[in-house]
Amino acid sequence: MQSNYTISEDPLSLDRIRSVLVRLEDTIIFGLIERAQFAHNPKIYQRGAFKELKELGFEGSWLEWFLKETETFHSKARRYTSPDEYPFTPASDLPEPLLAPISFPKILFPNTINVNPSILSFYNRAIVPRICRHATLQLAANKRAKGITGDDEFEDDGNYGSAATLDIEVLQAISKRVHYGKFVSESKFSSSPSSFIPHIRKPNPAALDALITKPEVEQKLLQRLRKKAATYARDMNLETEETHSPGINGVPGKIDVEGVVDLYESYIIPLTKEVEVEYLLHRLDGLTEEQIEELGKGKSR
Ligand SMILES: O=C(O)C(=O)C[C@]1(C(=O)O)C=C[C@@H](O)C=C1
Repeated sequence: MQSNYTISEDPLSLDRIRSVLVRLEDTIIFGLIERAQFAHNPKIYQRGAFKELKELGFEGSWLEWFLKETETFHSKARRYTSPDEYPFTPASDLPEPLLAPISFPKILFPNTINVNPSILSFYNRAIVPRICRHATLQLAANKRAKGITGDDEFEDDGNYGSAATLDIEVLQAISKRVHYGKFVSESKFSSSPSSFIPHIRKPNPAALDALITKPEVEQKLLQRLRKKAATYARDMNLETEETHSPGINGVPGKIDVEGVVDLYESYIIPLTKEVEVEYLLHRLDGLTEEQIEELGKGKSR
């Protein structure tokens, strides 16, 4: 939960919401750099790959088990009562919070959107293999540069606990980022309800998508992201004041910069938009004709 979220004077200010999205870019890039320090370890994403889990009666993957155990604890500490926190484990498998819920200001319209299954799927399928492959290539190039020959494959280093712990950090950051789309959507809706209402009443997802899409914001984001990822991928050398590492045998830096850009372009932004549209499609659920008419008369805030 953002500490500034409840105290902010205008929690629906689009600038404020976007500043959270910008900060989460750093969290995601650093998380990926940390994850890439370990091998891909494909076994941890495969259901049934660990007989030890089966013996416990758990049918999912190692990562799903890690998620369930971690989220069980976090759920007791009421993490998922916060409107910007969503578990990957089905809510029915998680315990109730130990403490009474905090009463958060009602900023979002009540909804049940949780796209974490999609996040988990693209992360396992496309993101981890790509960023770890980059790290493996770098390691191999490093070895060759030192004249060490031999096995270049470095798929499984046995660090299943470390890899899953870091996966969870990245997944939670991506999840928060994507579900922040609800705040973006509420902000856009409340600044001009009448533009949205007709496309919600006669559901037109394509029209809603066109209303929330801001190509110039996306372009700037991708440029900024490429710059940040390229900067964080470098090693700073204080002695020579060199601020870049040229890379080894054409494999530069600590992170696959284009992989990070592709993560946003192909997955994070499209899924955030899906959340925004889905949120809007349900934005009038349960409201009376009078309430909708009132909303449509102007700005609701
Ligand atoms: O900043 C916004 O207005 C958003 O809706 C967020 C976001 C994004 O995911 O970064 C998504 C859609 C817009 O086209 C621009 C950016």
